[in-house]
Amino acid sequence: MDLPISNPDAAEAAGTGPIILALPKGRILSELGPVLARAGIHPAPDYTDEDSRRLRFETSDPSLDVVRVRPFDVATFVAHGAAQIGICGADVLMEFDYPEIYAPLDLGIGRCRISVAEPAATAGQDDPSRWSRLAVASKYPNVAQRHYAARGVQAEVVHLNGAMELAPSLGLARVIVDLVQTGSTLKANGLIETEVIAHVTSRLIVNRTALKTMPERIGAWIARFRAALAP
Ligand SMILES: Nc1ncnc2c1ncn2[C@@H]1O[C@H](COP(=O)(O)OP(=O)(O)OP(=O)(O)O)[C@@H](O)[C@H]1O
Ligand SMILES: O=P(O)(O)OC[C@H]1O[C@H](OP(=O)(O)OP(=O)(O)O)[C@H](O)[C@@H]1O
Repeated sequence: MDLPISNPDAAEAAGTGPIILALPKGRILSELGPVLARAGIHPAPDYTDEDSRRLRFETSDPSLDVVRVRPFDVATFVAHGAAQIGICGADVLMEFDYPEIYAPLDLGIGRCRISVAEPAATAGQDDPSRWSRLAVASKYPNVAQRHYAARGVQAEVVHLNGAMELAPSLGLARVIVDLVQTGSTLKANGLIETEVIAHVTSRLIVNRTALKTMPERIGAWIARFRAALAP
């Protein structure tokens, strides 16, 4: 179900209560610790404990709470104003393209790329511009579709949430669009990277309505993150 973007109840609650910072569980969270510390954000220690069933954590600052959600959901919480600020990969922003999200800062962590890969054994044997349709496995259906539409190819995207690398060998798709960092997952599965669609890093994101209604509070958090990145 699509909820209206920028829920006014959430925006109003945030006007008086703590600002909510949405953090992505998983690999970005583990790189984020030093950035948060430099920004003066000290959440309750169990916020990195993925075995903890808690999802919301107080910080040493009573005006800021942290929530820990799935990486794709960070953008959803912030777009709807349930969290006023958040941190997520540029890959997630490319996929959803929420107009309510403003991404003022590149945090320079979570560095990887979103790429096309195909079986090493057959790569380069076909001219992609001659394909009219192409089966693509991806966690990023919109990114994949846009990428191929710009080349005049209609992508039929098989939406997977992980293990994309299995798709070509099992006949689910001809190519995959997925994240690549070291390339070891592709290599271990007989694939090679054939095109880089975009370079990815993690971004600080902000709900635009929250920034308009609480410019000083939200602006102060953006400034603290900016200072945390200064050399
Ligand atoms: N191999 C990688 N190297 C560097 N950054 C990565 C890599 N894979 C993912 N990322 C970044 O980390 C973010 C979260 O990825 P992660 O793999 O932790 O989540 P996930 O397992 O895909 O999420 P979920 O639990 O919802 O399935 C991605 O959106 C991307 O920005
Ligand atoms: O180039 P590499 O360094 O091998 O990294 C790439 C892998 O990292 C991500 O998966 P992740 O480890 O997050 O697992 P997932 O399948 O659960 O998303 C991505 O989906 C690739 O599979």
